[in-house]
Amino acid sequence: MSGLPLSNAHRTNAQTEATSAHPPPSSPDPTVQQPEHAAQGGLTAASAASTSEQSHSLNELSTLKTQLKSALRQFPDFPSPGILFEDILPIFADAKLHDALLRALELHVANAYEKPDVVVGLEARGFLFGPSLALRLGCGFAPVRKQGKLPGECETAGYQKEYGEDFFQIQKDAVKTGQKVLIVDDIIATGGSAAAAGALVKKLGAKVVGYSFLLELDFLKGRAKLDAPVYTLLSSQEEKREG
Ligand SMILES: O=P(O)(O)OC[C@H]1O[C@H](OP(=O)(O)OP(=O)(O)O)[C@H](O)[C@@H]1O
Ligand SMILES: Nc1ncnc2[nH]cnc12
Repeated sequence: MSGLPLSNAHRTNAQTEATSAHPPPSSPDPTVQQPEHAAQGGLTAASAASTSEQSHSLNELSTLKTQLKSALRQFPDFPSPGILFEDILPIFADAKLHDALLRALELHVANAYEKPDVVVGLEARGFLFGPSLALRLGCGFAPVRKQGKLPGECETAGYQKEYGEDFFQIQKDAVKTGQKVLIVDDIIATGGSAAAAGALVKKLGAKVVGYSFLLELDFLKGRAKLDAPVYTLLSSQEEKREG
């Protein structure tokens, strides 16, 4: 499935301010670039077509988000007591949902960020869709892995996450000085993992143009640790109840 309006995509001067992904339901989603207002000086045929294309993208994005949200499963007290674990794997068990995830991320990236040169995905769940997203965006992919998994010279950063602490590594030649990098992962909780990945990318002289996540546990305020625009497809964590 495709049809992304790539001609509108990947402006070089996209928004650079951190975005709030959680508007009241009636507000436009501030994480998505809104179409310019038609009343401002009138529309040319080309810009009218582009505005209509963008509105279509926004509607499509909203439908995709609803489908994805309903697929998530929760496991209380995993991997440790007090943690409500969000299981994203059912999305990948269903080809339509898997495609919906990639499409939703692709639509957002195309509308909101500078076109990245490299997508950096975080081990392990960031590997489930990072490479496919990179392919759709026409850019490279590089992994950030847990310590001891990558050969050759690496940069290392320690971090804390919602249920423990760890070390991340990136190979020194994974991204080049001046390259634009989009960091992707399944979930942002405390933001520790994503912030460590951002620090590694910056150590290599590259620029983080944004962070994209499938789900944000917004009560943990992880995005406050990140200093580039943040986009999450889904947010919050209310426990799903049976019946
Ligand atoms: O925002 P934070 O508090 O840092 O938590 C988010 C991170 O925690 C999970 O990874 P985990 O280390 O459990 O690894 P996995 O993907 O290998 O399961 C998740 O995939 C994120 O990477
Ligand atoms: N509550 C949670 N569920 C799944 N993955 C996580 N990573 C950090 N917190 C998590």
